[in-house]
Amino acid sequence: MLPNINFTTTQSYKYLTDHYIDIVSKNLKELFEADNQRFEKFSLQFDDILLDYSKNRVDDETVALLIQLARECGVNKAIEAMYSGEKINVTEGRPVLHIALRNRSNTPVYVDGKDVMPDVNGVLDHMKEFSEAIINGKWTGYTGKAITDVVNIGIGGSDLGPVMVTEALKAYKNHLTMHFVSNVDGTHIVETLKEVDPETTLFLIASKTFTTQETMGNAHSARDWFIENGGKDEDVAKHFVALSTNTEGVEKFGIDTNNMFEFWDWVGGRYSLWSAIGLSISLSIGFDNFAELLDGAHAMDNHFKDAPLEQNLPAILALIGIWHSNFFEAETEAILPYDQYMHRFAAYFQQGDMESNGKHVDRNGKHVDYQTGPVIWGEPGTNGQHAFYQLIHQGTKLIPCDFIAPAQSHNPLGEHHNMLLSNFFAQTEALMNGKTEEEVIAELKKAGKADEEISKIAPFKVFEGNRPTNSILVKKITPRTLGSLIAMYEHKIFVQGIIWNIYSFDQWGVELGKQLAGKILPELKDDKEVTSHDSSTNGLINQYKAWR
Ligand SMILES: O=P(O)(O)OC[C@H]1O[C@@H](O)[C@H](O)[C@@H](O)[C@@H]1O
Repeated sequence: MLPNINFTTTQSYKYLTDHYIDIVSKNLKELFEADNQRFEKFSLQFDDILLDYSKNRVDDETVALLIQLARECGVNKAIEAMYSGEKINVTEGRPVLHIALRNRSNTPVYVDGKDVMPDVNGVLDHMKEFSEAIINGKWTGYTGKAITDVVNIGIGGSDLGPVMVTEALKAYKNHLTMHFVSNVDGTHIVETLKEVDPETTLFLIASKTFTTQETMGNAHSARDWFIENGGKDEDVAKHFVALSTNTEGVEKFGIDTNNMFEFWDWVGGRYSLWSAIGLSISLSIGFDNFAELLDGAHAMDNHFKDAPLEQNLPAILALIGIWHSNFFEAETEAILPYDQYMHRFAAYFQQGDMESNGKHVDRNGKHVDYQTGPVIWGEPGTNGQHAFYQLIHQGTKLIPCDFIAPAQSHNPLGEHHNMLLSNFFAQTEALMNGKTEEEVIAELKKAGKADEEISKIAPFKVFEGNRPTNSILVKKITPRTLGSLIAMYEHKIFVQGIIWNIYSFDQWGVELGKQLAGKILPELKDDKEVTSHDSSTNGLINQYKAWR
């Protein structure tokens, strides 16, 4: 059973409310001046990941109270409940066991009394064997040619994870060309099919449910294209495989279940890159690297389960986030990777975080009276600096940011990495220290500006500073480190969901739109005027019909 505690009624929350009044008037600069041990105190290292959370408005007392909050909310019990296979995804009646997919130590993990590890390992063996056959060219297409291109057709969790990881680990890529089709917009599949040859293309139909409209639509169009361009029905088996939990659906589509890579309903879609859904990753970088990714995640899983909360990276990240959301009333969080390969990392955690914790009903079915999941967004540095950092530095909103960077580049070209990292270090320093009016005036004087001009321009050049950041410096973006990083964020989201007393593993909020689209689709088939909706929806549909 998950604990069921309204965190705003705990003792620690009350203390934190008082403590907030004290800390809100403090400046980060002063906090650093007052304590030269801040970095040592408020940073943690796990393997090749260094988390520095000292540039947040926290002191010893804040951290102690936040830890107490986590304890009072039963975070440790909740971790135990997840790891022991309890059905903590209550509204869907399922356990939450993505940790089993990367349980490299193979200790038994039970679902309804049955150890799931033999099945997990069986699918991993199948993925290994299949990936190797495709990569070394032993698996051939219907004309006997080796596969050159892989098209993953999936959406949401069946797309974002594979895209993010294959991009982040591009330095480990082999000769296969990867394509990802997600959008139901015909443009996506049409443009992709222009780039590939039916004789040498493998389609992965990735869908947990095998019912998702977008994926099924794209999969059918891909199969039609394959048949129209020379393939025969009996050739489909060589070019189409399924990654799914739904055997019946896969059979119905016409994919041989021997070419199905299975996973299970205890894997949430947005936590599924570790499952058969990761086949595109294993094809793109080889199974051994995929296994390294799993190893890294497993190492983080063990850390999360065993490390005391004070030294627990996911727990600390979660608590800092709660401090910002529920006390400073910050509404968003930016994820800013200073690594071009990581350019889809923020997009990936938009689903990971927002679909998990974007909930306004608590575990008692009651409307919460506090903020839950933040809006997650971000772009790689330094691009973001030249776009939206203006608002982070001088806007009216508080935007806590996670800055992520590798110490070693996969492409050490001249001074590029030093230039990149100088920006990574400079931004968090600038956000913390800001620039005072006196500093601005002194600078302008030095530049020889007249007093009148100085007094006019100075206010616009002032930076308040005191803006919170976490810095996550890793040695290098390897499969192992990336696995640990992703797992760190997954568990952060878990801890926050526990403290907010919400269910993080369902996603009912995506259903209504699907339901309504299902009703509207038949109305679009003819040219009759539509009157069944409100005047706005009717007006838009009828104009669409007039223009199409
Ligand atoms: O893998 P499936 O079943 O096609 O689902 C894809 C996505 O479908 C969305 O509707 C869900 O909100 C996501 O969680 C999910 O990842």
